[in-house]
Amino acid sequence: GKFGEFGGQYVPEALMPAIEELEDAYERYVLNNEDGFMDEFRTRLRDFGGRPTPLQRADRLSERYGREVYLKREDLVHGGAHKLNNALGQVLLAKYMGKERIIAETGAGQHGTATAMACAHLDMPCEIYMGERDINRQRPNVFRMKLNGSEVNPVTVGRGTLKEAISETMRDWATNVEDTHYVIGSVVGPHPFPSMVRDFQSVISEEARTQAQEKLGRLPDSVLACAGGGSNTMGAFAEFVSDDEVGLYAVEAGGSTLEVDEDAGVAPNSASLTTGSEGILHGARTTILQDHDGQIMESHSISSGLDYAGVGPELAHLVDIDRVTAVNVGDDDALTAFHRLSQLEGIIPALETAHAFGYLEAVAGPDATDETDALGEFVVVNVSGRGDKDLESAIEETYERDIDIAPNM
Ligand SMILES: C[C@@H](c1c[nH]c2ccccc12)[C@H](N)C(=O)O
Repeated sequence: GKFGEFGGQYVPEALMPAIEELEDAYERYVLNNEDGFMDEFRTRLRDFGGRPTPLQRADRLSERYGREVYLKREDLVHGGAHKLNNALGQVLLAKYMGKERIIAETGAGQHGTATAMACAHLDMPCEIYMGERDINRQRPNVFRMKLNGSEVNPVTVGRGTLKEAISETMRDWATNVEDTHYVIGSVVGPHPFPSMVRDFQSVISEEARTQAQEKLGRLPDSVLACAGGGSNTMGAFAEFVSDDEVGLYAVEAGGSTLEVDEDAGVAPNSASLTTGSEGILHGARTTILQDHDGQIMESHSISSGLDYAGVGPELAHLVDIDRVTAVNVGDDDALTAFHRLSQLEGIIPALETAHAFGYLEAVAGPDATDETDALGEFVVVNVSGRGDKDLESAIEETYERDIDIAPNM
């Protein structure tokens, strides 16, 4: 369960029985397809989730950037984001394990929503832990979770955000592991969570790799994906990691600035791969935004889905060995990219997703600021989610900042 010096199982003794039971189930059902688990997972991903998603040529972006730009449309997965790939896999696994109750954490509400949908689909009771502060700023997603029949447990400890929600959910899991499975929301946490979530999300790059060869007769020169916890990132990269000729770019949230004042306790970004340092978070050794006393700093991003002070240990490892290039895009450029994709391609991306398009513009756009144009002739961008959930906040932010917008807005 190690990725170089990253990963591992840094958990309290009380959690080890749950971890060991899950490790056994992961190996039997996910790695060895015992009882046809992976066959049922793929069938339900197709019939309920709507897979495979298209690898679509972005004609106007291809013209703008003078190269072949293709979009992997995870925004078309049921629920509007790649999140269902992982939630469906883990809830189905819980059924195969004989569990009767599902718990999960959420911050932005996307993972909570995907888990609630999967639980309704598979007839499993579900409780979502969500920070009080996040409940207040993500009301549509709270409504969706309840509509799908899930309970939402407010988390009031600490800052009442994602970090505390994860810790509270792990505490519940340690107490109720007999009948409960914890559906974690990204490639984070103690082994086997990062590997298992990556395996469920790897359907993204599995499809994209085949589709690239069908459409262009070759592998892409580069794959771009935004990176919060890293689940869509690892899903988009997994099947390309062994193809050395394919460049892999993880685009983090640069927030308002990359300058981190360690005494402030609050980082103005969520670029842990770029400005973080090695530490332990939520049971794994990875790179995190921490102050000089090792206290986890509060992160910031205009997009709540990228707003996390850590990152998956496998992604930290791939950056450490230079297999993945960690880059970042600030709030303003992400918001501009949100408008640009909407206007040029008729696709309103999630604010998280917009960060990947902000990087493409920075490197290949007319006023390219980033001179290292190593993206090559054939670029794939992972459209990790759609932007309906962000409309209100994105438009509000647009008017507050000096952002170029559509002529008719
Ligand atoms: C990205 C996703 C998420 C859910 N759980 C996470 C754990 C670690 C990092 C990210 C997440 C998001 N914040 C959400 O709440 O849905």
